[in-house]
Amino acid sequence: MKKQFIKSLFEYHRNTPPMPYRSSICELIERMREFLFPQFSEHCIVNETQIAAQYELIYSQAIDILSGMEMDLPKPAKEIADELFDALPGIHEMLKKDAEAIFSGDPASTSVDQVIRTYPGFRAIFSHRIAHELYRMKLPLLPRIISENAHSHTGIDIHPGAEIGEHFCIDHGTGIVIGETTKIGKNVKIYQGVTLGALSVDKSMAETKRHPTLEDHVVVYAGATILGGDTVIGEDSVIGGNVWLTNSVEKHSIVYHRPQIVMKNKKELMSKSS
Ligand SMILES: CC(=O)OC[C@H](N)C(=O)O
Repeated sequence: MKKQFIKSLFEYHRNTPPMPYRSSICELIERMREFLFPQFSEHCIVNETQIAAQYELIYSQAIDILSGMEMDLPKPAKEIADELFDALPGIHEMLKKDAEAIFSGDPASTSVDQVIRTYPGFRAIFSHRIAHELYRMKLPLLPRIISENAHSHTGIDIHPGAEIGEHFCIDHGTGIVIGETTKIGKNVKIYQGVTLGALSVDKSMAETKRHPTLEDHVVVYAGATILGGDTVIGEDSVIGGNVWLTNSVEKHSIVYHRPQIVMKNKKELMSKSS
């Protein structure tokens, strides 16, 4: 029995490529975070030469990792690293705006610095903006490793394919799911437990837009579920907590869910039922 298991497991190992640099990928993302946001770093940088040295270090680490995954890459590792690093200034600007959006969107936050250092929403959007760049270059594995690593730390599941505009605010965040073909405009705010999902999960839908579009200035409150690739939430709309929505709404709409029944005189009701 044991011998047979070892034999079949060996066959499985032999036919399955390992995942090189799995832990180094997560380390690289941490390094990028420290590099772009000193709020995460344990070390103080005192001059530009040190920044330049860090850049080179992270860049060569990225090339090492990408080269180790060569069989899965759509183009040479160096080209991918160059494209990613060329995009870094833009990503950095976007992320500073995201941190600003979280700060101005949450009365409980005390500073942008606090948001960057502590908010899970910021951590999730940080990983997403890097992962999305790699997704656009059609890397099959790396973006997903990055996004699932952020998911495991934050409880926020953003597929690397989702297109998210600037000034994106996630407050709390636990349980958020944002599907692959979601499109989110600028200045959008979403709370914990929101699902931007697909109406049909048939495998044949893989190349189709399956997830909704949220236009600029939309707010989606906790627990709302918005489904479907043709579902468009018009700009400046508010989707209330626990709403279940599978159709589009016009701009400036408010959609709310009000199933609660309030029964007064609890004592009287309980005495009747006993
Ligand atoms: C978020 C969501 O609806 O996911 C369902 C499925 N993974 C898909 O991408 O269609």
